[in-house]
Amino acid sequence: MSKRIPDSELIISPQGRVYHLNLHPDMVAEDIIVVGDPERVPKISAYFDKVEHQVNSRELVTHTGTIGRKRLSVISSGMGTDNVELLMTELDALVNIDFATRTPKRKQQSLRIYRIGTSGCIQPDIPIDAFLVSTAALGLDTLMAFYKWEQSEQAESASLKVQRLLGLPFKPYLAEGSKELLAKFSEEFYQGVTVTAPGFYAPQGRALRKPIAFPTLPDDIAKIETGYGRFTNFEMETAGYYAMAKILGHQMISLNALIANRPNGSFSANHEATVDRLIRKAITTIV
Ligand SMILES: O=P(O)(O)O[C@H]1O[C@H](CO)[C@@H](O)[C@H]1O
Ligand SMILES: O=c1cc[nH]c(=O)[nH]1
Repeated sequence: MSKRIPDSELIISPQGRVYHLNLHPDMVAEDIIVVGDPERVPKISAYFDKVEHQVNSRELVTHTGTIGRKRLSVISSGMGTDNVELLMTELDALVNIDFATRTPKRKQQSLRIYRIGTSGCIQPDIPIDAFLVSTAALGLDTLMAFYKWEQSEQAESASLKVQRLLGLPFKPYLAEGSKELLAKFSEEFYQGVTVTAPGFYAPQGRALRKPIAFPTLPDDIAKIETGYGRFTNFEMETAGYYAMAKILGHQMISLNALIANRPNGSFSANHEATVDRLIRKAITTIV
């Protein structure tokens, strides 16, 4: 018998809901769309035939419902991999821990999780408003240093190469998306390795008023070859999702609407329309 997880480590409300998501195990589907922006959640559930549950908890907004016979949840994380860590851990707890005994279930469930998010492209030849599916992601944040997690030899050598060529004072991490889910998103999507940054400005090489440590970061990283394919875009969650999904045994894929092109200095004329197109494309593929 596994040890009971203490009340302080897995926090469950008297109503049987997990702490941050404020969800009960019955409230999540096996197919889950994750987004950064809480206001994107109702825009996605507007395409559902029926919405069963709507829960707001800080930036974590969840709508669960159905399209035809397919049950789907859409959940917002807010920005950054720190939010991704608690979202993925609590989602996993909802399906893989028995809340009554506070012990892991004998049979583990694997969720299918799809990120729909915006992103800035670092390759000049990829057009603005294009879609890109992340084959893998490089994390410039420290999240994975807190897990006992071994990268593959290839990922380790790619991380070390990026660290050396950019002169970073820390080693990034690299994790791949689900090959099974990637195969579903081949049409209409560019493919590339996504760079996940712990911020929108300096960590993505943007300088407004003050000098930054890596001002040529987008160009420098766009030129690095690691054997995983070229680095194509910056955003703030994918590497955390991919690494957490790998550790917890879930399938994960990240779909990006490329609303900025950094080398060209351009920004989408209608980013909301691009995101809506990506939502419709993703839903059609998932359902
Ligand atoms: O459009 P979302 O999903 O929020 O994703 C991207 O946009 C935010 C930054 O503007 C970050 O969260 C980044 O990952
Ligand atoms: O450039 C961009 C655009 C969207 N999201 C990001 O994190 N970076």
